Amino acid sequence: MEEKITMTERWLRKHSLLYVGATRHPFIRSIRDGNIDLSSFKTWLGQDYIFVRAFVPLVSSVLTNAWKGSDDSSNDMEVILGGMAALNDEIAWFKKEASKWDVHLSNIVSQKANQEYCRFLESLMNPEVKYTVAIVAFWAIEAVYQESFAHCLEDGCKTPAELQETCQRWGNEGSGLYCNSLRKIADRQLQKASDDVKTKAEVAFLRVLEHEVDFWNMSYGGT
Ligand SMILES: Cc1ncc(CO)c(N)n1
Repeated sequence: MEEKITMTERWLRKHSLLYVGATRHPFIRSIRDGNIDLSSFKTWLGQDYIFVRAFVPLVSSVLTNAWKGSDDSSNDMEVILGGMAALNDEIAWFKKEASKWDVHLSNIVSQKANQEYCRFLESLMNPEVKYTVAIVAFWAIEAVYQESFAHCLEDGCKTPAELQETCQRWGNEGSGLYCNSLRKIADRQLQKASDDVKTKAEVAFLRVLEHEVDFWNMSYGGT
């Protein structure tokens, strides 16, 4: 008998090499192994602050679409609103963390990989992009961070004490549950999607993974 698997599960298996590349990147491994170059961490911190600010309008647009959507998306709104609230917190956390590391957020210039990722986020806000495609991308964006940082919290990791809080922020259990909720929404939407929308969603999933790898590469390169 053929095994029944969800669409996201199918994609995670099909694109596992790229997924592992995004979630077990050398930048993440260096946090986990305790040999991270702190200038890389500071670069990441400043660039991710810019990214998160650009992420808010996308989440807002997905939220609007959930509200406009069909009856089975009424719970989606609450999940997405929860994500939005977390982003509000996150922006405050970035400011606090930046001052701790003596990173001046107002002087930071967005680097190429970041600009390209933000441009991709903006493209997902285009009115012709289906809710299904946007929610798949949204799930993937959150899932990569969740899995990456959870990896730095596993037993036996040598994650430096001063980076524990960062890893907790994305890698904690609640964050894992939130990602699962997003994934369920994505799979429910994909189940009723046309082949064309499914293909577009798979492409968006792949784009997210590629942008995530580029984003880690940019940070890993330092300054
Ligand atoms: C680059 C990047 N991807 C995903 C997240 C998840 O919030 C983030 N903060 N930054």
